[in-house]
Amino acid sequence: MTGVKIDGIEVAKSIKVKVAEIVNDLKSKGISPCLATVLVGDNPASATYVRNKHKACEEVGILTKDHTPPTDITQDELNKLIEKLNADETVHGILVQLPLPSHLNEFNTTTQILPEKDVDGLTPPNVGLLSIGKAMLVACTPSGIIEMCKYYNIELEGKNVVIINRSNLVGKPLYHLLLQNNATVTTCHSKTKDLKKICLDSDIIITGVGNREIFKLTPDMIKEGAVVIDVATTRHEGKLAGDADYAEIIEKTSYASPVPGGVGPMTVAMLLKNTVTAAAISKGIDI
Ligand SMILES: Nc1nc2c(c(=O)[nH]1)N[C@@H](CN(C=O)c1ccc(C(=O)N[C@@H](CCC(=O)O)C(=O)O)cc1)CN2
Repeated sequence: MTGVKIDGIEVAKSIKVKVAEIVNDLKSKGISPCLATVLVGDNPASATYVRNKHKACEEVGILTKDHTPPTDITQDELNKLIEKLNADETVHGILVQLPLPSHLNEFNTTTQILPEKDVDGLTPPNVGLLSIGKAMLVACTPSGIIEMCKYYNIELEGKNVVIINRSNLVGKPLYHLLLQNNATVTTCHSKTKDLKKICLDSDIIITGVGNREIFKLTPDMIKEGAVVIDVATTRHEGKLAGDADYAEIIEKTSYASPVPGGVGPMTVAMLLKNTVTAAAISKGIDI
């Protein structure tokens, strides 16, 4: 069996078409959706990702405000910047690019964001709403994964799904989304025993370790015909890579997503969707 490529660029395009239509509708009602981004530090990957986000906003007509404060910004100064963006009625979504430099606290920072402008779905109110299936703003990567499964008609109901990640941005929100889609979900991490057996027992493997020094998803860990979604973004042999070598595993799978060209573009596309959702909520408009 040779699997079908889950083309994140193709799925992202389909989301962008819908978002552009919503932007035009909101503009006809006098609302110009606007995303404010905050990039602190000199992480080259973060700079690339924020650049991709701004480019995607431009493609669909979302306005952007780009804040790149000095790396040595204090926590208090950063919190004050977020307070200013919270109060700015022209700003509908606020995104603080992660990770932050080590002198800044990610929880203290992200919890400053107004929940209704929290386009990452990281604030406790939005995390709580997600856990009870009522969230309007959900973390971008997990919701992008669900969108990819829908696009390719990959059945989730009743399937054994393993998530190899437990971060606040990916693994934890993804658990809830999969549960709400009636999957049977196992979350694995660095302390998990017999990871290989859990993977071999899974119909869908969603892997997001991101460090080839400690983990690689190999064909011997994949049940024939399983689905593999590679969330990791790391570098291997000088190139952007995931947890698996796509060419090496595609033979074992029914569907597999590559890195690059898989989940990454979906993270960006779902940010656009969250931004127009936040803009609509700000004016009490259903979309
Ligand atoms: N505040 C946030 N910070 C971070 C998030 C997030 O959702 N919110 N997620 C991760 C990764 N990330 C978003 O910023 C991200 C990862 C990858 C891509 C992407 O477009 N990848 C492309 C290749 C990119 C390139 O090298 O040109 C691909 O995989 O095809 C976008 C966003 C980190 N922090």
